[in-house]
Amino acid sequence: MNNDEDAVSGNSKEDSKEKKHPLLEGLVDAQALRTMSRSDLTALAAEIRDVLCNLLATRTAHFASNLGVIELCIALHCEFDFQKDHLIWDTGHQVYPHKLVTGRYHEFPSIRTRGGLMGYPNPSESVYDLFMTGHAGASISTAVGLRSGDLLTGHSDRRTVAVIGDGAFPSGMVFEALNNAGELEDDLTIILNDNKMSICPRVGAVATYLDRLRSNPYYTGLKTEVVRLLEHVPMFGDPTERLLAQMKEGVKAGLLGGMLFEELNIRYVGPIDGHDIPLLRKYMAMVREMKGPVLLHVVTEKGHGYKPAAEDPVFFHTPPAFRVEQAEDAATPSSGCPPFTLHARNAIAKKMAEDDRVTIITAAMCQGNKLEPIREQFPDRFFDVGICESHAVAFAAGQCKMGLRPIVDIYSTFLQRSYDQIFQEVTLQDLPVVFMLDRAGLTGPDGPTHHGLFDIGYLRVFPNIVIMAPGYASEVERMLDAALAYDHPVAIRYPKASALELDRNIEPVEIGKSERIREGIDGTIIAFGSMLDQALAAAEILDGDLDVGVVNARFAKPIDLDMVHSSIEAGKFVITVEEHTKMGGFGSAFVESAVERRLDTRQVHCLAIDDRYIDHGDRDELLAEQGLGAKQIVARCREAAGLVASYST
Ligand SMILES: Cc1ncc(C[n+]2csc(CCOP(=O)(O)OP(=O)(O)O)c2C)c(N)n1
Ligand SMILES: CC(=O)[C@@H](O)[C@H](O)COP(=O)(O)O
Ligand SMILES: [Mg+2]
Repeated sequence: MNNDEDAVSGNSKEDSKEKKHPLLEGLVDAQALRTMSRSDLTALAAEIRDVLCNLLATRTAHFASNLGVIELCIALHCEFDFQKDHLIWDTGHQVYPHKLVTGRYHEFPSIRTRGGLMGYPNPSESVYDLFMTGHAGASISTAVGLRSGDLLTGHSDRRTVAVIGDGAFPSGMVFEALNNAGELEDDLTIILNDNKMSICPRVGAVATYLDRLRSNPYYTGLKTEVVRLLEHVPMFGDPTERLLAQMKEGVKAGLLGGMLFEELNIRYVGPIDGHDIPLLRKYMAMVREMKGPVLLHVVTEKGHGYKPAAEDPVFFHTPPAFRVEQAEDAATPSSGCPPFTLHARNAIAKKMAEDDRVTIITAAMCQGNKLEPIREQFPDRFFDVGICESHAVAFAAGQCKMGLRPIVDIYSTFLQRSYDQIFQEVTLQDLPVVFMLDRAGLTGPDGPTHHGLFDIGYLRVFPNIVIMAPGYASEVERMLDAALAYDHPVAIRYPKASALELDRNIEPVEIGKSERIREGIDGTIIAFGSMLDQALAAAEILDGDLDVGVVNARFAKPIDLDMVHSSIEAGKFVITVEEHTKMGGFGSAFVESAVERRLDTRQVHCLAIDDRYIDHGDRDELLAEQGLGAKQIVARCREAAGLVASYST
């Protein structure tokens, strides 16, 4: 493939008269790939690249990872029949070519928009998608389970394939799965898609090991020799014999790597060029027939076929749409105010400069959390542990024991991977780990796997932890000050959104104390964190009609009991608002504490996210749909005040 911008077709007038993507347009499923000619498969790869580049003109989407797996995806669908066989793409962000060749070309322009295709595998879209995923590291476990299920239910003729990236590969779960697979010895194909990248350049000892495998002469200079050797090994002979022949020759020449896998009873084959369709097919046909678990190491280039993406795969992981290329970055919302993430990063940098006990830990989300300047400025206190959230939390606990003040900067949804470490290593020991919980709320186009809607609930149940949420920009730093001055675990949650700029006096944040922002005699809106802007906007809209007070709750745990008392005892309606699922959230904590103190909760209304998984879409759209936009809060206030008939639901 020509690694050049020219690889992406232009839009000439003559082209537009013809079908733009003739091969893709005709695909109802992936069956046709199995009989396509080599030249058609090459043309198909070019069509897929063109579709991906056109998509990027219109919206933010996962880009470089998808460009890098086009040939791999085509070869997989040529050599397996995934209407019958099982295919699991780890994480699932690189599934666009797979969607295109499995009959979703015509819907593809809707991807990542409300009601459109999901940006991840989705079983309700296609039989080719087995699990709805978005979190990294689970593919080999589910594949081992699928194979085991097939064997127990009489489907041993089915093949099972897991494709996993080198960034996801060091996850603890992967090694748990290999441990099990090596013992079970069931047939399983693991494709390791090694592009030397996570979102940022990958880190850790496994990455170094993969580097060693890639620099092996087997892959570099002498690869063709070995390929030639393989040509002489009959394709349909005994696979074990064939592998042994390959290994014998490899070992003789000192060429074979992968001993880590071999020692775990996983056959290792590769590394091979992941952009050469015929070569990929040849190896896939081989590993398909092998007995037991096999790992095929495939080397690809993230961003392949579009030069800017190949040169800067970090930016092109999820770049902003071309038409808004001037925007600061994908996480900067349209209001133009800087996002909470930026305020958090600046506050962290300040604390690290002031106090050399403060460390920062990320689980492969340096770019998303905007931590690059901190990585540069404090290399000794910056720890990217890879996609290993459980480890990140236990590691932080270890640092605490030695007198350090670690900050785990992590997306709310990914912290779910560390649940037991939060329990045992942090809260049970009552260690002062600070969790900066980014993306806590509706994250938008990533959808149900990425919305951070459960953290208050899953953290609140543990003794010792404090949970707070800033309602506006300047609170972020003050909350971090309070957290680091406190000798117990603390979580600070904030969404993927711009931070409201409020001109408030700079008083320190006191643990367990809320802040009244606006007085009002007809009722009170109590906003938790990010909902403060919607609450204030609602109060403004109601002005002249209803005089509504607004409280910035700040704490879900410990909740401000004086605030609970005073708001209820005012005898007017109280509406709690939060960007979190209703069950176990802030409103739930509010009502629990009111009931415990025998307060009358009949005029308390809790606005929160429904008890169901929320689809992908624009955040504002989703907030409105969930009754959390300013207009919907206004309607609930009118209804609570008896100005309009009550909602039927
Ligand atoms: C549990 C979990 N942690 C973090 C992430 C965020 N994340 C998504 S893709 C990615 C990088 C994955 O790298 P790799 O598997 O090598 O895929 P590539 O993008 O290189 O194709 C990360 C860190 C995630 N999806 N799930
Ligand atoms: C696949 C994945 O998990 C990440 O790429 C995620 O989509 C990043 O989300 P943000 O764009 O909010 O950083
Ligand atoms: Mg990778």
